[in-house]
Amino acid sequence: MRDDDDHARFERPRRRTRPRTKDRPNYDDAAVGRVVTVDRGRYTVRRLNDDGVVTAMKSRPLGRQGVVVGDEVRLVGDTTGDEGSLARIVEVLPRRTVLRRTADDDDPIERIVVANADQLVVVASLADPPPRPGLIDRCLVAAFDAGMQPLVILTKADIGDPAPVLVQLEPLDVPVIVIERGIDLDPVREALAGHTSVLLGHSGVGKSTLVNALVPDADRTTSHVNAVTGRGRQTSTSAMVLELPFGGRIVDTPGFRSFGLAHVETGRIIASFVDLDAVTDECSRGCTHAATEPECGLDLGVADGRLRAERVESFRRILSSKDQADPY
Ligand SMILES: Nc1nc2c(ncn2[C@@H]2O[C@H](COP(=O)(O)OP(=O)(O)OP(=O)(O)O)[C@@H](O)[C@H]2O)c(=O)[nH]1
Ligand SMILES: [Zn+2]
Repeated sequence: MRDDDDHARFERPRRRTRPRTKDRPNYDDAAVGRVVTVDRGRYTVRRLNDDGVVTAMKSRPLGRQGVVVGDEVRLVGDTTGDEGSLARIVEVLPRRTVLRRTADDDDPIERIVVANADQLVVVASLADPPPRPGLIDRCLVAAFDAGMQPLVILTKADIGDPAPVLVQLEPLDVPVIVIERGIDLDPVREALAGHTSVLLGHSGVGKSTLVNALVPDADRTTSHVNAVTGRGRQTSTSAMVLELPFGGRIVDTPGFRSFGLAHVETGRIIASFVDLDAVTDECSRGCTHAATEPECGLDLGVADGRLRAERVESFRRILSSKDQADPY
């Protein structure tokens, strides 16, 4: 429900039950779809009721409101999806989650990359290229900040040893799946089924190999969508939603050149660590929970055995990763 609908209901005098059709059109009957990808002002939207694919543009009433991949939107106009048809997006439904990034850590402008995803999957390879622990940490911070469930997929186990990365991630209690090309991917399918998962990973880690194994017609979908939007086979720089044949969907992202975390708030990260959060009422006021804090509840928790030292250390490591410029 829209915020302003709520206000309208509270502020409107009781006797007036008539809908405010004069004030503004009512789009409640308009088709609802999910934004699959965006390319230079053209939105590819999949209708929720019948999976039909529609090309649309933003309508004027939306003003400067942004529309991002994963958004659920109301459509009017030509929603047939026929060749050459163009629908208009007239409303963005409330977002359940937003994944944000800033271009750099000191860039004040944050952008929303994807809306409505509930899981963030960090794809990292164990060799060729070697894993960059700081980068995994930073992706986890983005997940916790967004209130998304994290999952790490380590690829290329045939040429790299997962042990060091597993040791590093274990205290964080983040699920990890180790794979290699040709292996049974059922554990991955199980973790993804029913979720909307954003896949993050830099170039060369095997993300395309994984996506193609999970979505056998991923390449075809991508080129089909590009054909519908008239952009040919050119690779889109936008994220793209792919429906999974076993339920749920993944949002494949292009390799971002940077994934700045300037917008991240410590409070939102620690909220994902229920056990750590529980002891922070013992912190001094304004505590950042860093190792340098003189009176942090986390240290008290370790001292009296309520918390595992490794867990607090790992939490502090990911917390500080947001201030370490590890280019992504
Ligand atoms: N040894 C090994 N190589 C793999 C595995 N998975 C993928 N590769 C290779 O790693 C390289 C990169 O794989 P991609 O799937 O293209 O990786 P990507 O992350 O999509 O990279 P971009 O396409 O650059 O974004 C390719 O040469 C793959 O053949 C694996 O499990 N083991
Ligand atoms: Zn503290």
